[in-house]
Order: sequence, then structure tokens, then C-alpha cells
Amino acid sequence: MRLCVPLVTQDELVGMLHLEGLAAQAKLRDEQEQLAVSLAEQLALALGNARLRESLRRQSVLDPLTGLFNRRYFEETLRRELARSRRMASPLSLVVLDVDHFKRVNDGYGHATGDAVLRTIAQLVRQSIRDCDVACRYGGEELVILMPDCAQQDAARRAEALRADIAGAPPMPDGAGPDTITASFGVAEFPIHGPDAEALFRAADRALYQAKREGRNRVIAAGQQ
Ligand SMILES: Nc1nc2c(ncn2[C@@H]2O[C@H](COP(=O)(O)OP(=O)(O)OP(=O)(O)O)[C@@H](O)[C@H]2O)c(=O)[nH]1
Repeated sequence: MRLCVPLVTQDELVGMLHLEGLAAQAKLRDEQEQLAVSLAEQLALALGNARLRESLRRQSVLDPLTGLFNRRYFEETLRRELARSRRMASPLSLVVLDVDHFKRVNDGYGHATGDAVLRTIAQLVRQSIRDCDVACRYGGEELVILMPDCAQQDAARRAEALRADIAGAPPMPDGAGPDTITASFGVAEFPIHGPDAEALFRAADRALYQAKREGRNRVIAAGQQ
């Protein structure tokens, strides 16, 4: 008869199983930690990509000098807003603003001062607009503001307030440069003054040039000509 001698005692077996359990738990913890690290890395990468995309998107629509929207964005927005205005039968006004005698600022104080003056004006524009308005640097010292759901009379009143702000504010934060700066404005409403983007812009531009002719530092509403 063969005797069956256990290789390990019951206590030893329980101990071994306990150790195995601990090792399995430690392995699971390691795997969970690795998973958490890998998820965190992927999240950071995704956030970095999202920030980069957002920064690139902003760069592609903003004017670097003034921080206002650029001309390309304005043209896209104007077309979109015209379509919305047609659909909703709501008024849409366009304000065109041109800094007066800006060449004298550059010639008298230098291009860097001219740039700083443009930034001051852009800041006043930003402070004066509603969230739904879109302000852009159209080119050089010409800015445009698109005012959805706003009839010409109201747009002209708001342009007049902005004109007074610009004429009353120090053009340079440190006082260097010209004592005052002014701007002229033209205001037109869709569809009364132009049935499409080009015609609306032409109407606002004509009003602006009338403001220049009549002595500058004033707001002219299309239709007043
Ligand atoms: N500093 C600076 N100057 C600019 C910029 N873009 C255009 N200009 C200048 O703006 C000036 C525009 O001059 P003009 O078109 O003669 O007009 P103005 O002197 O403002 O005269 P009016 O519009 O008739 O009142 C030119 O001297 C341009 O060089 C810019 O980004 N920075």
C-alpha cells in the first residue's frame, strides 16, 4: 500500500494562495496604473491638439495688428448674415469707418505710433459693439462693423457714439503721438441700400466718402446723400 504524503501542509497551501492573490492584485494595480497613465497621455495630446487647432483657427480669422476679424472672415460673415437677414426678414446694417488723416500720424510720429493708434481705435470698437456684431479690419486704416438685427437709424446712432468715443479718447496710452484722432463713418442697411454684399458695401462706402468730403469726423447714413 502506498502512503500518500502531502507535499505541502494545509497552512502552507493557504499561505501560497494568499501570496498568489496578493501578486494578482499587485499586477492588476500595475495594469490599472499603466492604463491611467496612457489615458492621461492621450487626453493631454488631444487637449494639446484642440488648443493648437483653436489657435490656428483664430490666427486664420484675426487681423494680427488689431485683433479684430480679418477681411476674409468679414466677407464670409457678410454673405452668411445677408442670407440670414433675407430668411428672417430682419434688418442688417453695415458701418464702414476710416481713420481721418492717418497718413499724417505715420508721417509725423512714425509707423509704430500709427500702429498703436490703430490698436487704440480697435479697442474702442470692441468696447462699443454688441456680442452679435462683427468688427473687422478691412484693410489699412479702414474698419467695418456688421450689425445684425439692427436698422440703419440705430446703427447710425451707435456709430455716432463710437465716433465721439474715438474723438474724445487719448489715441496713445502714454500720451506720445497726436493729441486727438478722428474717424469718418458711412452706414447702410440691407436690403434698402443694397440688395447684395457688393451693393451694400458700395452704399456704405459712398456715405463714408461723403463724410470725408464734408469735413471728416462725422457719420453719414446712406440715403442722406
Ligand atoms: N501705421 C500703419 N499705417 C498704415 C497701415 N495700413 C495703412 N497705413 C497708412 O494709412 C495711410 C492712409 O493714408 P490715406 O489713404 O492718404 O488716407 P488718410 O491720410 O487717412 O486721409 P483721409 O482718409 O482722406 O482722411 C497711409 O499712409 C498708409 O501707409 C498700417 O497697418 N499701419
